[in-house]
Amino acid sequence: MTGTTIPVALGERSYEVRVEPGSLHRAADHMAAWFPRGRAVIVTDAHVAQTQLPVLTASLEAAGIACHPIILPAGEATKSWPHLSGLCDELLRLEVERSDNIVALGGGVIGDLTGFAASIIKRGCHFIQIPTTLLAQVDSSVGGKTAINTAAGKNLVGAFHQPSLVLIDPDTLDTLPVREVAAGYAEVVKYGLIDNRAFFEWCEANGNALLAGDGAARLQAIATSVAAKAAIVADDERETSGRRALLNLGHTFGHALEAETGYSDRLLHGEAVAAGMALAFRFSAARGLCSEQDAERVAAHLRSVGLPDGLAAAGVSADGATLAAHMAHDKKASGGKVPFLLARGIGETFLAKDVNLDEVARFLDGEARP
Ligand SMILES: NC(=O)c1ccc[n+]([C@@H]2O[C@H](COP(=O)([O-])OP(=O)(O)OC[C@H]3O[C@@H](n4cnc5c(N)ncnc54)[C@H](O)[C@@H]3O)[C@@H](O)[C@H]2O)c1
Ligand SMILES: O=C(O)C(=O)C[C@@H](O)[C@H](O)[C@H](O)COP(=O)(O)O
Ligand SMILES: [Zn+2]
Repeated sequence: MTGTTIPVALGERSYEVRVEPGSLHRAADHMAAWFPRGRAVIVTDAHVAQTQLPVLTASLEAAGIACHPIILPAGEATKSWPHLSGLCDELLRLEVERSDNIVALGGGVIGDLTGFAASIIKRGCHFIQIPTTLLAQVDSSVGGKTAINTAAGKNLVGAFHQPSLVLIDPDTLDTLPVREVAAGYAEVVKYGLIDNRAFFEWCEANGNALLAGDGAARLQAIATSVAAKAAIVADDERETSGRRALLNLGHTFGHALEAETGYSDRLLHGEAVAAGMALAFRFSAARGLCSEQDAERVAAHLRSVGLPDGLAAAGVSADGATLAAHMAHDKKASGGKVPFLLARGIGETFLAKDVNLDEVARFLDGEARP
């Protein structure tokens, strides 16, 4: 496979996700039409500015498009009020107009922050996602969830705002540290666990090759993940029917772990999701919903690629009540109850509305600690 284009069908908000190795070098061919004013404002972070930004600006400038990079600090702490405010001021200083497309070049942090800024600048302008982490290529660049974290929790202030285009060059992953590749891989495994057992089996067979940089495995994982996400988003853009909530598998547990570790590089988002998915499967097994064998098979695969499979491996020692208190802020909560993504088996995830947080706290108290 050399490349593929996956449509996200959302009526007037429809767009394409183009997956093509080497495409960052040819960015102008894909994007020039989106910059009729002959200028591009590019938001990125300090790591990506060193590794990938020069490739993008070379292509755009050769096509006569002037580039204005805004370079933010790398890391989850950038998804915050102070950086949102600073970014908006800078976009206004650069006289971004409503019809402009701001470019988000980077991982999920840059994509989520830039997308949110685009949703509020002058009451909304456009943006293009050029994701450069595995996590962003398989998940965050698609679907239009944008947000920052707040003192109360993860992604609690944000907007649904779809990009105009997603341009994925898997070759950008060549410079990504292996820990970050593994963290993104957790969201790949997620698609198998949700509703595609055959894809989970593909992950078991190909996960290590993908992490070692195998191009064919990488392309296959990205194309399968994006197609799965595009179908869910097209069906339930704003997470109202319950279908999009499936993409939250492992996240209610995972976001609590991220809160406990201070949204820092102690535990990356994908690592928290891996631990959260293993917990969701063990909790499902403890409730008699899925077999112990399936729960252990999930944990074993995550361990085999170096991802955490629970509290101990995630380095979280907080008690169950403390973790459950973080979960109470979950955006899926309704009428004071938090629905949970549980599983009847691998590829059989569903949204359970009969879970109460005391039960989750007791389950977590029974889990091993560091
Ligand atoms: N909007 C969504 O649907 C969605 C989905 C999943 C995750 N997320 C969010 O995404 C965020 C995590 O994203 P992430 O894992 O991409 O983290 P990230 O954006 O922090 O990137 C990880 C690290 O890799 C560096 N980096 C990025 N691309 C690189 C490259 N090609 N070469 C070298 N270094 C590179 C970055 O500078 C950073 O240090 C979290 O905030 C999470 O909540 C959002
Ligand atoms: O796109 C979605 O929908 C997801 O849930 C994808 C998740 O991987 C992602 O981490 C998302 O940001 C979590 O959403 P949230 O609504 O729980 O903040
Ligand atoms: Zn996620």
